[in-house]
Amino acid sequence: MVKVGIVGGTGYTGVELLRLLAQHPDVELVAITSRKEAGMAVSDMFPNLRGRVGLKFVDPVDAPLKSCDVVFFATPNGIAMQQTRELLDAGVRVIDLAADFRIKDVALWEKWYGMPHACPDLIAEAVYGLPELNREHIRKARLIANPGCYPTAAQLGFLPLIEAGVADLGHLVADCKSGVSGAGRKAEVGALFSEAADNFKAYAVAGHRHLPEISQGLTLVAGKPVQLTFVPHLTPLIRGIHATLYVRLTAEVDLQALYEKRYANEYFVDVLPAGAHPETRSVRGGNFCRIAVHRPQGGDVAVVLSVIDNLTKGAAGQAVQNMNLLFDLPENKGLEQIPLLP
Ligand SMILES: NC(=O)C1=CN([C@@H]2O[C@H](COP(=O)(O)OP(=O)(O)OC[C@H]3O[C@@H](n4cnc5c(N)ncnc54)[C@H](OP(=O)(O)O)[C@@H]3O)[C@@H](O)[C@H]2O)C=CC1
Ligand SMILES: CC(=O)N[C@@H](CCC(=O)OP(=O)(O)O)C(=O)O
Repeated sequence: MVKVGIVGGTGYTGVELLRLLAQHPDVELVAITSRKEAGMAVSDMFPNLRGRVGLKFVDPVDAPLKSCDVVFFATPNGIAMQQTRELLDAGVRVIDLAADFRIKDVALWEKWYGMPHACPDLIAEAVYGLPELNREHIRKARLIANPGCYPTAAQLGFLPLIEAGVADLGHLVADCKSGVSGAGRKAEVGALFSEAADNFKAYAVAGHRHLPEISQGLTLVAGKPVQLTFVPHLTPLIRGIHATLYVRLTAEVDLQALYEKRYANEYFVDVLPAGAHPETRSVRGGNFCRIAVHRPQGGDVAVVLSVIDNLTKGAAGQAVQNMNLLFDLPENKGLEQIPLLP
């Protein structure tokens, strides 16, 4: 059994990790932390876990994290980097759902995240946990930087065209929409029902911290810099990301065949039939990315539609997928839930 600890068990990605790990046949949950709720039974806070998780929340200071095989950080940015070295030194593997280890350029990370990095040397060691791109490196890693939600949807959508060398790298556009759970469980005016319901808006058009993350991933694949315009939007959904990606083609290509071939052996990426329009509800609660490719009026612009559940493939599900790779388990173990529809 893989002994698992979770730091930050009361947030939305924390409870999603619990839902998935409680059903995982090879996992033993050892410690789940919360500073505010220490002492409370996990199933008192999350009744969906009654009968499945018998632990109480413990304060991170008291949690037996060093006796775990792997610790997930489902905490705000800047927390995992303070504790990772100690855990790695104790032989514990670390999967950070936040962004502490995602950006290789330390100065760039510090600029976007507005704080000094506590352990820049570990950024170099960390492996970016997008299995469809990086599987073999993930298997050998001690420290995984789990990708952001928008970056997962966007990169999986862009990858085939960039790998094939048929994208105009100077004009990539990612027009993305997220459900409100993407903002986390903390109290925030913008996430109130009366603010977010029956409303739709763009935000962070001038620059969002996922821009450097997506650009870094695509630049690595392309072997040269890319110019990306990324605009996130808040939609009145609870879960879900819908990324609409625009790519000017530089060569003739059969889009459908390209995407079907690229993802033929990827359990979690589903290329829909030609002409389809993926829906966020078709991935709700499942660790899947569903993609459809279009070429409106046969022109030279490819439109790629990519949907994920921000809490599952966009966070906790992908983190469990990475855990499976770290411990030589089948990649889809514990992750075969059929998405909830309607
Ligand atoms: N929501 C989403 O769709 C996605 C989120 N992420 C990332 O995952 C991380 C968690 O997100 P989410 O679950 O939404 O966040 P939440 O705000 O919902 O939860 C944060 C959790 O972290 C704990 N926490 C906060 N501060 C500390 C601290 N200093 N030390 C230890 N624990 C702390 C909180 O519990 P307590 O305060 O009681 O200790 C809580 O359990 C974030 O970095 C987020 O950016 C990534 C992809 C998608
Ligand atoms: C709707 C919403 O607010 N989404 C969040 C992004 C999700 C997230 O948690 O960001 P990381 O993946 O970097 O951890 C935002 O735009 O800040």
